[in-house]
Amino acid sequence: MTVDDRFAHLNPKKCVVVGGRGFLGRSLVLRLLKLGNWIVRIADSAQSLQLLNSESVLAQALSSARASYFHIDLADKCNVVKVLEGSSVVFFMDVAGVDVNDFYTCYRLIVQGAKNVISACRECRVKRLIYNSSADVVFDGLHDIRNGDESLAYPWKTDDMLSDLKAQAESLILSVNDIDGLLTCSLRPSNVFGPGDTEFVPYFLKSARYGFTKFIIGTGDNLSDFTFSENVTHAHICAEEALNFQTVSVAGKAFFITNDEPIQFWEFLSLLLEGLGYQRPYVKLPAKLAQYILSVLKWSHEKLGSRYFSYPLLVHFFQIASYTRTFNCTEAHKHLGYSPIVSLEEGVTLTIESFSYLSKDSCLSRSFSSTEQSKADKLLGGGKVADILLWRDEKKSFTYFAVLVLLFYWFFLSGRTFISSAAKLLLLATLLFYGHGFLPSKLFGFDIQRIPLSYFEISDAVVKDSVITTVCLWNKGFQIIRRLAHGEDWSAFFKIAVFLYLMKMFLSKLLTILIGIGLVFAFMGFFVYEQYESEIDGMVDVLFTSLKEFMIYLMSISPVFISRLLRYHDNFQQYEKKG
Ligand SMILES: NC(=O)c1ccc[n+]([C@@H]2O[C@H](COP(=O)([O-])OP(=O)(O)OC[C@H]3O[C@@H](n4cnc5c(N)ncnc54)[C@H](O)[C@@H]3O)[C@@H](O)[C@H]2O)c1
Repeated sequence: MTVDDRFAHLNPKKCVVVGGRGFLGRSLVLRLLKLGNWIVRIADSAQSLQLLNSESVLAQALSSARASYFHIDLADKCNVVKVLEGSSVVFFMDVAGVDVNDFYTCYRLIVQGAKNVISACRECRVKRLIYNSSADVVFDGLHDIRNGDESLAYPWKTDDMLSDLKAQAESLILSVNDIDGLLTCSLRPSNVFGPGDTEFVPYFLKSARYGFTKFIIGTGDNLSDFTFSENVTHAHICAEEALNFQTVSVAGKAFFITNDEPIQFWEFLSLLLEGLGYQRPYVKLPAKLAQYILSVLKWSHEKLGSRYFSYPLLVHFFQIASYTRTFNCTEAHKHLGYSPIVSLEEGVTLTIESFSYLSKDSCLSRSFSSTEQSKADKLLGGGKVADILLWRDEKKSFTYFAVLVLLFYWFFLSGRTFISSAAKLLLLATLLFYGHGFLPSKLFGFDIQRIPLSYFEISDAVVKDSVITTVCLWNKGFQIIRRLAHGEDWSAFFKIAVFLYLMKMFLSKLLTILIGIGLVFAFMGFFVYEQYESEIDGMVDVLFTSLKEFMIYLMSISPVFISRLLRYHDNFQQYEKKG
């Protein structure tokens, strides 16, 4: 690898950003390049660099060799050494988004990865290593943290495997401070958010689309500290300078980084959700109930190894959403010279802007664009019936609804027989038409429209088609009846007999209720489904997935269950014989 010395006269510092294409890595690279006195090596796992349209600063830096890209695998030390050679500073952003169900991979990347970075730094005589840790490393998932400072110890026990591994990586990095001329420190940002976020915002937006963010877990009073991504990257640059000039108070230490504006977790989430067009959470779910639901999910995760949701991630977000977690960053102010450069309000606005393509409105307009039909529309065939049942024209839909309700009353609720209802309806219609014929063309200032005779005419083609269809149906029916009468098809006979019997029961008892429910459902159900399509789909998805997994579980245990039952039965018989 050749060392580029074109900028030597500017005396720039050479650094490597490990994980430089991640959410925080990108933000740090951009900030370093904007500062102008850095030559930046971006190291990440992707084979090649895919630039986004918005990354013009990086594109320019790449073309002028102020930035370069290196494909690495943290698990391979030789690989890491090659990238670090010739750099004096390493910003180790670390990996995220690993499969939390796979302990071996997580350990290999987080702990072994940290060991590899440390060895490579020592081998390459790197001067400063800044590790991007997390405030989660001191959280045990059971107790609130109020204004926690750096004196907090790592929890003795935690269920959060990723935080546990990160704590191990952090302590390894801090423990090698001042060995082989390497100075180290660690930053612990709390709940990072911002444009390009791959964790927090996407997770809650996905939940919002499924309608799960309507619920507040517990009272909703718990406070949290959030950190805008640019503040985290600013803190990294402050830490590098402080390590250089105020070594004693910074080296070998960890610092909490926040926006220094604690806020109720649910208020923060509401701001984001409302900004993106979703409803703010409003249904309070007792924390105990949420915990019971989690226990069921845990059971299903352990027994069924669910691939449809990530239980550890769910627990992580449940915990950060239901406990108070605020951190004191006085140490970072004092020793790193850090203070937030973007306020919480500004950060929320920038985040909302960057995620506007995932807002409720844009999702809806995407799914209901002129080329794409809603699912309800597709189900109803997309024609006139769909227009009426989906209330596209409210007046028309209401008229149809009112007429159908009236007919329902007339035929089913009035207490008359079907024939007498039909006869009375015909009589009423005849009288109405007859009376309509006598009306003048203007009455009390209103125009009376004549109904043209053509309105009552049926075309020859329609009559022919109907007759042909009727004849076909009649013939088909007759053939079936003949076959049944001759006893040629017993299975058909049986099916028809059962069908007729069920129909008889159904007609005598349930028909009226079912037609009434059907009528209301037709005019309400499809309309509601169209409005809350993603939420309803999400709920149905979850229900079906749980049911499916439960069935698979039942099937997997049934042979064991049956063999046990048989054994008990045998034992019981032997006992009876003996006794
Ligand atoms: N996002 C947050 O809310 C938050 C909060 C506090 C701390 N952190 C920590 O900050 C770190 C970075 O977070 P992020 O949100 O930027 O993560 P991210 O997933 O956006 O980025 C991680 C980067 O690491 C790269 N990577 C994955 N495997 C690799 C490998 N084997 N070798 C080299 N690179 C590899 C990925 O390609 C990705 O670009 C994580 O350790 C995370 O725990 C994140």
